[in-house]
Parts: sequence; structure tokens; C-alpha cells
Amino acid sequence: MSIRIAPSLLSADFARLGDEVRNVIAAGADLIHFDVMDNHYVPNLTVGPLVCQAIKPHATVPIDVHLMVKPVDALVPMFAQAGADIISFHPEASEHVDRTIQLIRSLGVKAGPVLNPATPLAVLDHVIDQLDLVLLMTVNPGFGGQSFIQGMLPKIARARALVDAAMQRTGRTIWLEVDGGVKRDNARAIAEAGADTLVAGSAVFTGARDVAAYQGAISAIRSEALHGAARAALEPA
Ligand SMILES: O=C(CO)[C@@H](O)[C@H](O)COP(=O)(O)O
Ligand SMILES: [Fe+2]
Repeated sequence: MSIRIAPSLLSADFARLGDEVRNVIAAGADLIHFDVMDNHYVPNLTVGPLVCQAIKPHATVPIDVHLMVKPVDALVPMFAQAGADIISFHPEASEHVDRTIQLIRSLGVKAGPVLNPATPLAVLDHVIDQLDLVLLMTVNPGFGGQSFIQGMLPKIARARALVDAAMQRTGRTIWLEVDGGVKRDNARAIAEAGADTLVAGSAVFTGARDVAAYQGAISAIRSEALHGAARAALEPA
């Protein structure tokens, strides 16, 4: 299994976003994770489509937009237009989850729901076959730099089984992404539980804040995660 690392720009230097995007890609980022917070669905307030559009020319990897906004649908076309390659949203913030998924996909953008720590996996029941990804929050959404909630590991494993079954049924690829508190010292357990895409903000945008620092952080997380994925592949299903 391959592992994707998605640095979250929430911990980047917002005064130098273009440089930060280029540097983190030069350091090995597979995706750019772009956290949108509206001070309504979550307490924090971050950035909108204009900033997504501004970083797009610097982003030679897909932009992974995580919408923490309510309502969702009106913003979807704006982010698609601004260059989002992936849009994820919280089911609690959408009146019609199936409609939101269809809207995102109709714009040629990959779609998936984001499950908060207390959101049951049952929200996937009737939509999983249409998804491009499932994003599991391992902190409560709204801020970077929080601690990983250890009790989420069994939830990741249960989600892995659901995603594998859906991929087998449909022949589609569905990513299982984890977001919140991902560090070098828990990446192995997270990947062993079944995540294939790891968002990391404060663990990547650190140190001297240059390509070398980002490269060190990304490769350490990736190497731990690859060990975890290899161990999972050896375990009986
Ligand atoms: O969506 C969110 C927070 O709501 C995340 O994407 C964070 O930005 C990740 O930051 P770290 O926990 O890795 O510092
Ligand atoms: Fe996020």
C-alpha cells in the first residue's frame, strides 16, 4: 500500500503561503491540505476560495480542501473554480449528504465526508460506494496542534474494513485519510490501523521552516507509516 502525506497549511506561514506550498512540495508532500473554517460550524476562521486560487499556480500536487463550514453547498462551486482537486465536508453541516457528494463530483472534483471523532461510521452506510475518500478526524475540528485521540485507532480499523469492502464491490479507489495530531511517533499505528493518507500540520511546518526541515519531518512520518502499512499487510484480515 502506498502512503500519501498531506501537510496542512494551517500551520504554515500565511504571510509566505506561495513559498510554503512550493517548499513543502519540494520536501515530498503528496497533497496540500487546505483547511477552511467559518467561525460557525467550527470556532476558528481561516481562508476561502480566493486564497485557494492564489496558491493554485504553486501547487503541483492536488489541493485537498477540507471544508469546516455550514452550510456547505454554496461554497462547493467556488472552491471547484478556485482549483480544488478534492473537497471533503462534514455530514452534520449538510442538509442532504448525498446531494452534496453528487454536487462535488459533478464539478470534476473528488468527494468525501469528514467524520468527527464522535460521528459514527454509520453515516457512510448509503453513500460509501460513491466516495473518492473518507476522512476521519482524530481531533475535534477547528484548530491545529491538538493531541491525537488514541481511541480513534479502532475506528480507523473499522473504516478500513468498510472502505476495502466498498472498493471490492465497486472496483473504485477510495482513500482513507486521517487528520489531527498526526506525528512521527503515532504514524506507524495510524497506518497499521489502515489509513493510507495522513494529514499533518504542526508536525511538518516546524524547525527552521525550510525545505530541509520539511523534508525531515515528511520522510520521518512516511517511513513510520510505511512500516505500519507493511505490518498491516502481514496481518490476517
Ligand atoms: O482540520 C484540521 C483541524 O480542524 C487539521 O487539518 C489540522 O490543521 C491538523 O493540524 P495538526 O493536528 O496536524 O497540527
Ligand atoms: Fe483538516
